[in-house]
Amino acid sequence: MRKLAEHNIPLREASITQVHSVLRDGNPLIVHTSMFANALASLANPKQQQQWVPLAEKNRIIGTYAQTEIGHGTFVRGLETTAIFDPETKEFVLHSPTITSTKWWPGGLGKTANAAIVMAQLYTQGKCYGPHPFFVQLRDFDTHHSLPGVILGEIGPRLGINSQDNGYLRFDHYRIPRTNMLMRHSQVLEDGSYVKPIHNKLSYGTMVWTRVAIVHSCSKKLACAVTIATRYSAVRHQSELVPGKPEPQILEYQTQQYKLLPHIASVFAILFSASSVLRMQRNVAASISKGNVELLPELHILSCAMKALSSQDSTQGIETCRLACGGHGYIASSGLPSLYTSTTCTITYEGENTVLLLQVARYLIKSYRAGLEGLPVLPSVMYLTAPSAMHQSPPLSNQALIEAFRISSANLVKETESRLCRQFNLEQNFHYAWNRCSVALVHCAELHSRYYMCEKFLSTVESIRASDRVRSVLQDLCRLYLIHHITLNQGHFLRSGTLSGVDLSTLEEEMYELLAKLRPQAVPLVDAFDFRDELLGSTLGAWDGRVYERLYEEAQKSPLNKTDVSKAYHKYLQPLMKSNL
Ligand SMILES: CC/C=C\C/C=C\C/C=C\C/C=C\C/C=C\C/C=C\C=C\C(=O)SCCNC(=O)CCNC(=O)[C@H](O)C(C)(C)COP(=O)(O)OP(=O)(O)OC[C@H]1O[C@@H](n2cnc3c(N)ncnc32)[C@H](O)[C@@H]1OP(=O)(O)O
Ligand SMILES: Cc1cc2nc3c(=O)[nH]c(=O)nc-3n(C[C@H](O)[C@H](O)[C@H](O)COP(=O)(O)OP(=O)(O)OC[C@H]3O[C@@H](n4cnc5c(N)ncnc54)[C@H](O)[C@@H]3O)c2cc1C
Repeated sequence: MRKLAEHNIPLREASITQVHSVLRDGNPLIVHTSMFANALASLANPKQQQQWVPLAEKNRIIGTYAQTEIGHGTFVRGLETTAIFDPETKEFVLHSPTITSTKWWPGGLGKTANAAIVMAQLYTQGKCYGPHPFFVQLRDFDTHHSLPGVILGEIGPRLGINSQDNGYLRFDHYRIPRTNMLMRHSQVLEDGSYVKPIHNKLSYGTMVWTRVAIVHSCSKKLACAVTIATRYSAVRHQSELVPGKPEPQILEYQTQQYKLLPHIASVFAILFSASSVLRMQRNVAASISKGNVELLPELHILSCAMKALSSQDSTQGIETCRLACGGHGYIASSGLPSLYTSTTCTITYEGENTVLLLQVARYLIKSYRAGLEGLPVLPSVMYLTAPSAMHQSPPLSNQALIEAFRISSANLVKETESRLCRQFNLEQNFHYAWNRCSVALVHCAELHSRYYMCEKFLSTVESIRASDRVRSVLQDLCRLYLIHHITLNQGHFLRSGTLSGVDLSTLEEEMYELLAKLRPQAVPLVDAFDFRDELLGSTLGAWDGRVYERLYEEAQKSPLNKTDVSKAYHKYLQPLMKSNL
């Protein structure tokens, strides 16, 4: 909003594309206000925070988070930028030794940021201590010119979020004070000696924080898309449901209900999981400040699992909403294309989903093996070796479905661990064996994550304080969500023996009944998200439903419509038409 204000564009008069460029196509300050701010809050010591936080809050410092290099994004331990401590001058010398060490992608790095948190391999007294964060000024705070020894630029157009700059950065033996190393968790003393952290992954803390933030953000973006597509589906009349009868709202078609209602449910599923992970993150952050890192692995794994699932679910849901709007879903003024392009990148950034799911799988296998040996395991994975309680719940009840997820997930981990053992016996190398099982390992991680999200949805709905009417609708949405994801994962439930073919047919029948039952709630549910038209930025999803008038009005704003005959006619078409005379 601030960006629109800066251009003196009253929100109500902003064109859809102007709104998108701030809200969706990339906000050049998003990394400054999110990752850079969190890095200072979680990785800098109090003295450093006192020095830099006030300047960042006043936007005197505009920062970014510069970790990814053109040669390495996923493999953080493989980063090549070096920070070598010089005991003579008590400085770190930052350098980009290779083309592949060029920092590449950071949001705002190209033209907006004048500082960065740079992740670089720390060397002192001839030894490498791995990637560590450093506060680095990149541009003159008054002229904004790049500083000597700092080479900056913009990486070029992308699939989306093109109204923010993503940049590249190279260092040429660039010197920074020793005290620019973020020293909350580890330090290099004046004599060059290294003081190690209480956990060697604490320097990854900002990534974990951002993954948790992305989960919540994905629920909001999916909520925008289902609002647009559902309202449009209530306005759009098309075809004949009954020959000779008036064209119905497309929301009357069961296939349209199937496209939209499970994703409305998904908004709540992601939101409830986001709240749960956020609570855990706050608890773990408080524990770390007291020196207790016991639950850090749980937070790491849960943030990986939920970031992977929410980014994938919201991206797929937004694309389904776009397709559900036919041709008008493809037009920019619908808001759906920019929602898609600004959400699909969440699958890639902040930890590419496959890689994060493999982190989850590593934890599942490790915890399963620990459980077999009677060793303690952390709460979220205790179920892996716990006895099944399938038959204590009424058949096909919500609790029985959650039990089915739990047992099927445990069963898949057990099967995959056996496969890993067999592969190890063949290969006699754990890492080769791991790679030969990694597709199955990702499936384990996905099912475990889905089980978590389903369980959170049900437990939240069962405990939520709401009117009977609201509770009843949420219960129907939750039931639809559970059944929908069971039908999408039928094989796991058949293989674990938790559900039979007859059970699945019964559940499918119930799902179709739920679609019809929830149809009248569809528009009230998305209206309850209460997005202002200006923020939704959609000709299809506006509150007043004047879709066709808005499409037409928005088209008038196109520069091409300023004249009846475009300049291109005289320059290109006319010569072409005359050339054949
Ligand atoms: C562009 C923005 C436009 C629009 C925004 C729209 C929506 C979003 C809006 C709001 C959301 C909020 C903020 C968004 C703002 C910015 C986002 C935009 C830009 C994106 C920024 C970035 O992408 S920053 C760079 C991100 N990069 C990564 O995430 C790299 C991924 N890789 C890794 O994290 C690591 O390499 C790895 C975890 C995969 C492996 O680490 P490694 O050191 O190799 O460890 P392993 O050997 O695998 O494991 C050893 C043990 O360590 C444990 N471990 C690993 N990591 C952690 C951790 N973080 N915490 C705790 N423990 C950890 C691991 O489990 C192993 O433990 P064992 O016990 O098994 O040994
Ligand atoms: C819009 C956007 C904004 C970004 N902003 C920032 C930013 O502000 N700061 C920043 O530092 N970075 C940023 N990034 C970079 C982002 O963090 C990386 O792109 C991301 O971490 C993925 O790494 P990569 O690009 O090297 O992909 P790679 O890891 O090379 O992935 C390519 C393929 O290799 C596979 N792969 C990689 N490792 C493994 C493995 N161990 N096992 C199995 N498969 C594997 C992946 O699954 C994937 O299919 C941004 C990226 C985007 C798209």
